[in-house]
Amino acid sequence: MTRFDHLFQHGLEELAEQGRLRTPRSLQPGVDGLLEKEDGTVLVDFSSNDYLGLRAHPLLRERALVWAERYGAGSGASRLVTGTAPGMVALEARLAALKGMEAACIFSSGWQANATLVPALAQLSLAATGAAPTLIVDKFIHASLYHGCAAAGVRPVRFRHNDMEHLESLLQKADGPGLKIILTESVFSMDGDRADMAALGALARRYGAFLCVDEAHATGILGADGKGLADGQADLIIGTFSKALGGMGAFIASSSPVCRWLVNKGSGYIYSTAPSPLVLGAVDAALDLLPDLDATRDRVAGLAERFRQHMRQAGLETGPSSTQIVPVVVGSERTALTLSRMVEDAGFLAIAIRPPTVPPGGCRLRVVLHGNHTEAQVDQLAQVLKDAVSQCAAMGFA
Ligand SMILES: Cc1ncc(COP(=O)(O)O)c(C=O)c1O
Repeated sequence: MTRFDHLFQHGLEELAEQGRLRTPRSLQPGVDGLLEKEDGTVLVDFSSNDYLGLRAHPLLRERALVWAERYGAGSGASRLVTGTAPGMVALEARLAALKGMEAACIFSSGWQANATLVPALAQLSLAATGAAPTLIVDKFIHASLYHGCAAAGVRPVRFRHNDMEHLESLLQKADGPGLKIILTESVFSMDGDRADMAALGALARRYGAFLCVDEAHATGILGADGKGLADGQADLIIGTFSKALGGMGAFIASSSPVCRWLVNKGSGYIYSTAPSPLVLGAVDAALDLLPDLDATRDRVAGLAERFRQHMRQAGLETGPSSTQIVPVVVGSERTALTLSRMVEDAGFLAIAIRPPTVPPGGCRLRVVLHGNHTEAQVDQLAQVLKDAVSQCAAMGFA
């Protein structure tokens, strides 16, 4: 107990009143992507980002143990002290090759990579031009990139989501001496839609802007061999191990000078212990598997389209989704939470996503398709959801 608990209690009560209180709960991962609740009930996971079902793959588990045997369970220090094992250097070269870049640096999480990247780029702008950069960002970029902007002390200029005309008009107006930097994603995590990479690349080249693309939700699952969508267009790519690659951590791939700058100026690289060899071993195994997973990637795409069709036929809103992430947008917190609970009662985990993760009024069930789902499971979820929506409508929910 602290002397300040009443203040925290009050804040929590306010969140609960708004339907925005969040509480982690224990779920035991089982076979084929199933999850077991504490009461023993089993749920089909339609929420995690384990798109290829790799997190429990035997090869990843085995390689994790091999790397732990070889390098230890922890890294012992920051990369620049004693945290850079030979396997990690080789892994960085493999990641750079995956993204068609010269070099890569590994971070402990995607959040950390993004929060580190933006201040490091801002320092480069200051060093090179004497002025802060103009950060031009898609309105829907991940919270960690916004955090990076705040840590850099630069207020970003936002373009309307995926609106290339708006981006161009902002690039035209950006006439300060600092670097122009575009921050966006190739696949957006809450809508499952894609950016127009060719258009972004062309604009970045035309206006001399440095294009950074977060490929957290494309790496491993989209593009040839799972290399993502930013191929050849971006100056810098962020990829995560935490989604399709079944592990945790992240990397930034770019040219050698850019990566060397991050090694020297990236706060989350310099002042944080290097990621665990265990996890990096698993990632190394995932990279071995990626080229042979075309059939799984096609299956996931097919299942996602099947689910979207079900939703469209029922008149439900899936927005611009064209990937393995399919939002079912329902509006209010109350509706999203009720639907999620009803779906869970029928054996499916489809978590309600609420503000601030999505804009007010845009609450949704974020349905995520995986390689280990069956068509029957997708059809069942769709039916359960349609029935639940009808029941909510009958109860007069907005
Ligand atoms: C687009 C995007 N970037 C970065 C991250 C953060 O990655 P991590 O979970 O590895 O911290 C996420 C995670 O949800 C994300 O959706």
